[in-house]
Amino acid sequence: MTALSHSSAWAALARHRRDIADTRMRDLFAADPGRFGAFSLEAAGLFLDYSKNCITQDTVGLLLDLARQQDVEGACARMFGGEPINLTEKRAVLHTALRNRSDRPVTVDGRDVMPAVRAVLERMDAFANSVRDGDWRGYTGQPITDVVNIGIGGSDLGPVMATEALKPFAHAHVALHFVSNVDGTHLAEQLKWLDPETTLFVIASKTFTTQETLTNAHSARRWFLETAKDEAHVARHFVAVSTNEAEVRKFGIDPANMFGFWDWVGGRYSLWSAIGLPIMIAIGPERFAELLAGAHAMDEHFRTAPLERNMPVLLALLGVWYRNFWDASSYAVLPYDQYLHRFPAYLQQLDMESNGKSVTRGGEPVDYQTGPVLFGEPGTNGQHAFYQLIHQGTSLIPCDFVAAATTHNPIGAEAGAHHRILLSNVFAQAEALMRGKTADEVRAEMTKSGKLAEEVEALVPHRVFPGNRPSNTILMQSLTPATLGALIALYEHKVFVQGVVWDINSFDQWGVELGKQLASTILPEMESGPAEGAHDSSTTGLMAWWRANR
Ligand SMILES: O=P(O)(O)OC[C@H]1O[C@@H](O)[C@@H](O)[C@@H](O)[C@@H]1O
Repeated sequence: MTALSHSSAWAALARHRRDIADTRMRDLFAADPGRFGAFSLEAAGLFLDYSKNCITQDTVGLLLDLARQQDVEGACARMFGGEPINLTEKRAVLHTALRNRSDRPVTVDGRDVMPAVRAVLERMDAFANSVRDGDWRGYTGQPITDVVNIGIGGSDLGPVMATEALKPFAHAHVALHFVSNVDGTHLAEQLKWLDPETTLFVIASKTFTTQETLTNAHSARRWFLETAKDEAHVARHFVAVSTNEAEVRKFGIDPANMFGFWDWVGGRYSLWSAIGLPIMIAIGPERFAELLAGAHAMDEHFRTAPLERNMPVLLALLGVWYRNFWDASSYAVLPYDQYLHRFPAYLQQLDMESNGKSVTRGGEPVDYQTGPVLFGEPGTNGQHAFYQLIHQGTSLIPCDFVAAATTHNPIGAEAGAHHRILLSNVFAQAEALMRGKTADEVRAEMTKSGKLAEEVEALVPHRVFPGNRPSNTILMQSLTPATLGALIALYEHKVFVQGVVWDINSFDQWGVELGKQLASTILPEMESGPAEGAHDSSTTGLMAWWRANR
């Protein structure tokens, strides 16, 4: 048995779970008019209502005991303090330094990293401005009209998500494009409409060895040179974002056109670094600084607020509650904001790559569940697709609803009509999940509409909603760079706290390696076929089928 599953806080929660098995949220609301006030809080421009959870004050108390037992506060101090908490890679975890707007130094191995962080930001500012202002010219003297970011995973998802989310702030006459997939279709479809004379490529890769990114980057260069002819022109059209100067040089990009970052920035935590360059080109350095400031505000809240008033801690503990004590294997994030349409995809990497682990930090197998499957779609689309299962399926799927009080597009017959409809749907969904609909309520409703008793009884079981399905609602006044920064940081810290509770390393990702390794074995075998016995019959058969059918 692991220390966690053996611990007193864990056992107390398991007991409490049995005690409240028959407690219904709708009764808790009826009994306590102050429930909303008691289970909600505001931080860094975000408002969290967590009252629609299967919890009482006792539950929260026991979850906080678990957080204390697992030393969440100590772990938080160690992360912000630059200790090498990513044990398997012997690295500090300091994405918070990238958005540190205070004068506090941040030291790694005794050295303050802030001067280097600021220096890269200044170079990014100058470069982004020169592209936005049309001062950075292509090889024929024309300003840049299109920027293509080539990267994958953390070198893609954060920039795409934030660039989409902050579209209302993108005033420059520069269009952003993102290519990640090694499927040639992705690059080909993006390049179709672009002019090499006015296109700038940002090659984004922490390691600068990622197969997909390098393959796409080489093809982009070939496409560019078909028109530009002269290798010397590459310098005006290709810049790199990486920690690996030697590989950048090898690719043929002058280090003068490289924006660096550091091994203490994890890929999925890197949008605050030079990886955010496309975001900065889209929204400008001032707005990018607001994004950093919003995240910093959430960092300060996380670092200093007591656990019981700490938004990331509470969200994390609620996740643990359902994952480990209610057997909830998945979890939905449902942004009611079209601009956040890539937010669930971004969170999938953040959460599932961080906490999809099954050994403890000490290398012991866990005997409890860790990270859930995360999915989501922007509202209201999800309602007409998979919400059926959330309302009436056999699994418990906790949901986070995310919405802004105001819209950037107040359209409709009356100004803002669309937005009122959108928000009424968020509030209604959370209420419906919590309340459900009892058999008696179904009967009463149907009888009122004049249906025959027999017909009613046949339909009752189909029309009952079990309810008691949990959700959090996260609101902000408006989706801005600052509130987006706070929102992302909220989830980053949530994932961190869960990793601490589960005693896993949230900052490595060995699970992506095996597939990479096998693909590099299979690639040279594609044409000739593998040596006999090199693979199982399925893998060999699939390769043979491909050779016969291509
Ligand atoms: O930024 P690079 O080094 O190209 O890595 C891109 C992505 O690669 C994957 O294998 C993962 O490890 C991700 O965490 C990472 O974001």
